[in-house]
Amino acid sequence: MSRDYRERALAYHAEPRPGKIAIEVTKPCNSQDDLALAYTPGVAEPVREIARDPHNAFRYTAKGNLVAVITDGTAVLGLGNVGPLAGKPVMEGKGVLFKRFANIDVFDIEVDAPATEDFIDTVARIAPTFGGINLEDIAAPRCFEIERTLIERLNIPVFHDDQHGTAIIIAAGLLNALEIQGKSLPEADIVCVGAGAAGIASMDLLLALGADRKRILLVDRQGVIHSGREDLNPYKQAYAVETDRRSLADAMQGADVFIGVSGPDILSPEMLASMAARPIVFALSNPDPEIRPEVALEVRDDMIMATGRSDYPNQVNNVLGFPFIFRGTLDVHAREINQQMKIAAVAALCALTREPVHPDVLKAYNLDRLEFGPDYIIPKPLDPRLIDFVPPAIARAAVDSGAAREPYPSHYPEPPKIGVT
Ligand SMILES: NC(=O)C1=CN([C@@H]2O[C@H](COP(=O)(O)OP(=O)(O)OC[C@H]3O[C@@H](n4cnc5c(N)ncnc54)[C@H](OP(=O)(O)O)[C@@H]3O)[C@@H](O)[C@H]2O)C=CC1
Ligand SMILES: CC(=O)C(=O)O
Ligand SMILES: [Mg+2]
Repeated sequence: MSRDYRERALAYHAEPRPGKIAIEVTKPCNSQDDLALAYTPGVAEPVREIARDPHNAFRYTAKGNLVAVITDGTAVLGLGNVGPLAGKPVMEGKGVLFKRFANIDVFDIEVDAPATEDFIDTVARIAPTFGGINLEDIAAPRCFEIERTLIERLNIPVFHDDQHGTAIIIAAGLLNALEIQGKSLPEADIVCVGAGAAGIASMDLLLALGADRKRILLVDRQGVIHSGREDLNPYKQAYAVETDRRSLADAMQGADVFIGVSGPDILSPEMLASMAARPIVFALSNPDPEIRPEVALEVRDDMIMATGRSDYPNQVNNVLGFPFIFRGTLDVHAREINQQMKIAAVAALCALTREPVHPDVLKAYNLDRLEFGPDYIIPKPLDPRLIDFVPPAIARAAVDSGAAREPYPSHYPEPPKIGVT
């Protein structure tokens, strides 16, 4: 990052007041009568109603539109275990995106709890405040146990964004990119570097969508995950294959797809050159991708490339998911975000990409034209139609799968009849 850019980023966060988000008051609070309603004695009435029936919290408090973005700071972007406090700018950033794109309020919560049980207990104890829990930047493998336990313990949706948000956007972008390259998911040879939260969940979702387990090579810091390794946790073990390939360079020979959810500058130009014709390269590590697009483009002119960043074409980033997924989930009081809802989000994103690009998007990205193709495999986060595509798809899938506690919202449009290609 250039010095100038670094200074701009720091000034953006520091001025005119520190941070990126604040709390607003939603009711009049100017007169003696207002105060009597907002506070004592008036506030006692909703207290009594909620004590009588907890569901009334959705009627009389902000719970139903309030999501906790919670981290332990162990895997903040690709910066690693920087600790909960240093993770706060990212968590505030997620809060900004929830609010800006889906009008969902967020408390960001940075928890200092090195022991997994302490972290789980902390989240479980504060859960009554919220309509949903978005876990963020928690390293594997503990993220898997944390999410599973909290889903079991809580009656509100718990969603680890780095797992499922990332998986949904990768799947949508990949299905579109494969179609453009004239390839198919079941026949694609896929190399995924990063066998953590994002890597494991993304491969799980691709398998559910038709990828062939035998054609997936998962790679971690020790190299290819193969059946001869004895250092694998159960999540990695599920992807251990019989192969004599050992290094990332071995794995990349002839691959159709590279998915990087690991760290910076891991993919060399030589490895990229060894991929099959018309490859797909998702270098998604943030802020620094596994290979920089300008380096990659010098090696291949037949590839489709995506990063996780806003400053290159094809931003494959979970920002396209979490605001809209939670919007649909909260609006039907879904108790979980299940597989049907995730696949519905994939289909909605695929469908929106094929619509003509919205003029607001062209303006925001300073473009004259853009269309479905190698430089446009996934909607832009600033597309105003995301809110009309993804939440209805989520809400419909929640109702149809039995996860919803409320009916499909009457103010929602019917979701377009779409399937995953
Ligand atoms: N674009 C997007 O929307 C998203 C991008 N990401 C990015 O994905 C990356 C991983 O995030 P997450 O899954 O949450 O983190 P985790 O800590 O859960 O997992 C990181 C994984 O990356 C592997 N890894 C790290 N460095 C290397 C390396 N040099 N060579 C091979 N493997 C390596 C680790 O290997 P090992 O198991 O051996 O330690 C581990 O399997 C981050 O850079 C993050 O920014 C994540 C979510 C969303
Ligand atoms: C985008 C995101 O969540 C990450 O890089 O961790
Ligand atoms: Mg993250």
